[in-house]
Amino acid sequence: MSYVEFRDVKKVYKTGEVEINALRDVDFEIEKGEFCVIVGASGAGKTTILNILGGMDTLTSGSVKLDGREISTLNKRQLTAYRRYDVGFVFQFYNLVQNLTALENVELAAQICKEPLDAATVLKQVGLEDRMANFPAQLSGGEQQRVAIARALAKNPKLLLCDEPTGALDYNTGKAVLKLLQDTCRNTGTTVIVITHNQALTAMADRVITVKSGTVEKVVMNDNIRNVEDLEW
Ligand SMILES: Nc1ncnc2c1ncn2[C@@H]1O[C@H](COP(=O)(O)OP(=O)(O)OP(=O)(O)O)[C@@H](O)[C@H]1O
Repeated sequence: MSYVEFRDVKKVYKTGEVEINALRDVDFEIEKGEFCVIVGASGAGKTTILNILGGMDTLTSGSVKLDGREISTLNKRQLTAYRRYDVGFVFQFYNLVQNLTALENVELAAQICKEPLDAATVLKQVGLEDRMANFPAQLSGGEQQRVAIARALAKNPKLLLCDEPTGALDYNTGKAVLKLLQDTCRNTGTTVIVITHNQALTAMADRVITVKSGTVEKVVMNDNIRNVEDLEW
């Protein structure tokens, strides 16, 4: 049994008479501790996969498991607990609380968890020990994304789900954030899933899942994993 399992997953969005098959028979697995990149063109279904795995959307049919637990049959209350305890999220636009400091943003997330990590320690890990007392508006985009990553990691989640985490950052800052995610995966054993349209990022992943038109086109295990610093795009 794998850590993450998608089996025959279908997702149909209905808007009035129109049906959109966002996912059609999606099958893949991800092992614990892996750095996984899900790549594909716009509209391929990446966000839909991430939203289902993150308990933010439901599936039409099929099975999704995390650490042996079936997600698709959870009710609303169970899904809230799942999102709260099991999954850490990193989005393109950080989503920090503007009137709380970096430290308070991380503490806030830690407060709703069962076994949180110490907020200051995690902020130190992401290189922000000197900026803990700053408000988001006083931080650069890259620093704000580091706070968002610290906030997700402080929950001590089973999975770190990242939706285009460098989408709003310049080239070098984006690279630094990706390095942080790669280092976090290696050093703490956290399972990290990054969705992106940037094909170049596949070289840094243990596992690459290519999605096309709502299906998995291919899954490739990388035997020549590159450091982010060595990638160019
Ligand atoms: N809430 C929704 N209602 C209707 N259709 C939706 C909804 N969410 C997504 N879709 C459709 O499902 C398909 C897959 O969308 P999804 O957002 O998963 O793609 P994506 O690969 O993440 O694209 P992008 O890289 O542009 O974010 C698209 O055709 C999209 O229009």
